[in-house]
Amino acid sequence: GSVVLTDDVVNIRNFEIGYLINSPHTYTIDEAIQAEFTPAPNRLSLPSNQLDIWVRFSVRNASDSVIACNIHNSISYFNRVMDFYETRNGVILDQKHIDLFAWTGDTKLLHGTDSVLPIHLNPGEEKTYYFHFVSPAYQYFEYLILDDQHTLAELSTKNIFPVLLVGMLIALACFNFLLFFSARYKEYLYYSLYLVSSIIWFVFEYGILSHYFGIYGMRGHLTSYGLLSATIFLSLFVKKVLQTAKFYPLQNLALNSTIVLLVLNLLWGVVNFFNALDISVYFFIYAIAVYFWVSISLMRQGNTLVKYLLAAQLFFIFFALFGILFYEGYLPYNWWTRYSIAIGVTVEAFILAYLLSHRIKLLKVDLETDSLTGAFNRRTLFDQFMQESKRISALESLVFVIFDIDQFKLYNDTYGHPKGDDILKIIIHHLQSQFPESSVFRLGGEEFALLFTAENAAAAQRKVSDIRLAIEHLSLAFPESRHGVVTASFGASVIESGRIQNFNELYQQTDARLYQAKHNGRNCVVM
Ligand SMILES: Nc1nc2c(ncn2[C@@H]2O[C@H](COP(=O)(O)OP(=O)(O)OP(=O)(O)O)[C@@H](O)[C@H]2O)c(=O)[nH]1
Repeated sequence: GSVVLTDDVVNIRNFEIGYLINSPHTYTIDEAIQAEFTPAPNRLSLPSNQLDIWVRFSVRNASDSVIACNIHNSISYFNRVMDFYETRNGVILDQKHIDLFAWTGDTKLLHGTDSVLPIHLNPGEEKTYYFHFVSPAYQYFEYLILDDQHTLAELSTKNIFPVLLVGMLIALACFNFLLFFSARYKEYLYYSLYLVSSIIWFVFEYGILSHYFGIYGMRGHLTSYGLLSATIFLSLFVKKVLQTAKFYPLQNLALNSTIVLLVLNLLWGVVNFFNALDISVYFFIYAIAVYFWVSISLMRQGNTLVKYLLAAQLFFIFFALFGILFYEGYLPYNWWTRYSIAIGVTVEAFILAYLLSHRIKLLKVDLETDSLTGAFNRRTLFDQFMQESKRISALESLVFVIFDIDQFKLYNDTYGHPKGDDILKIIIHHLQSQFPESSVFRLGGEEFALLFTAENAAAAQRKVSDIRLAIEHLSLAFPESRHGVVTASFGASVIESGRIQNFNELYQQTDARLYQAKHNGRNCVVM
């Protein structure tokens, strides 16, 4: 069948074509005119070993006036060479040739991503068009038949979706580069370079470079390196963010192996670019397998960050699978299949961005707590004191306590520093679990503070005594000390509601009471 034009408004987007694989036999145009073509829709993807093909379709003017319109090949920018033949009854009327790599021939037919071939049909006339094209990497194409007005609209609204994705990724890359610039955490740098690499691949793959910058041929295809470097930077990012070099030597080794293989693949690209691109698929699959294994093994070890990495990978694989099957010709050409890898990369990028922002939260916890005991650190004391003193009701008092482990120097000297560390951990964990309503702060060394509310001074007194006893009743053996077990001395102050004190004065007063408690013989409370 042929495409039938009945009107001078032409906007034909779905029709049947025929295609012919130009390998192993290379058809001349005369042979192609005689050959059998396989029917197919006007949008088609073919397996990646079918790079040299002929496409044919006929157009008939069924109206009674002359029709002028244009045949678009929308994915022209991706090709190496293209030939067009206009024929009528097996006779060649016109022919054009474009070599995109050498940049010779009728290059003026290229308008951004599309090649636009103007055609004229007299009333009742039928012409058959033959298109021969060779792609260096994948074979997918789309033909449209449009009048001038629709051609203009098609060319001016093209590529909006990939431009939108690229815009988002550029913003994300800039933001993360700024984070690196100010915080000097390398993971932000790797993440932004991973984004930049993905962007470099995007811009030619989805026609942006050709459409906006007139870039075709080898210069454009070189952007495929972006896919390789994106994976290298992703491995570096994963290494850094999970700190594998420090904590997980085996996983670190596996991630290093992906980097080495991809760098070798990149170098092979200098020798044989398109072959390097072909084999890179295997390295991507290997890298993805490594990310999976690293994610799952770290998750088993209780790493909380890694689930985001796993989610990012799962989303990426889901979308990339569509893309790969499309590029290999197993899935039809449609919006989803064409853009699925781009969507996959973007979704992955956003999940990784979430991972980074979630980690900021974890870093904040790190910043506020003492790593040995898990108590809040001194930095947070003033803020929490101000917060609590604003929060307490008229019926409550705020209690501020400083306590210090007794004769701790002797304990360290007798049992060693590591055993001393254990004592600090045991005491603080015990207090945190027995008195969850009070906040524990490590002021430094073996000196700690407590902040809690109490109904009145008497209740406060009872509670501080309970805490002192709780430590004593842990019965941590210390026969060299006065009480035979580890004990602590306490200085405490009660702030009645509405009588907010200067914090420094409060601190000094409480510290003096602690000193008094030490003086009174230790293992006691001075309020
Ligand atoms: N194991 C361990 N020891 C620490 C830590 N920080 C400080 N110390 C030790 O705590 C001891 C504090 O000693 P001092 O300030 O002389 O007081 P003390 O021996 O506890 O005597 P009193 O406070 O008078 O009961 C020193 O020996 C420090 O080395 C720590 O993080 N771990």
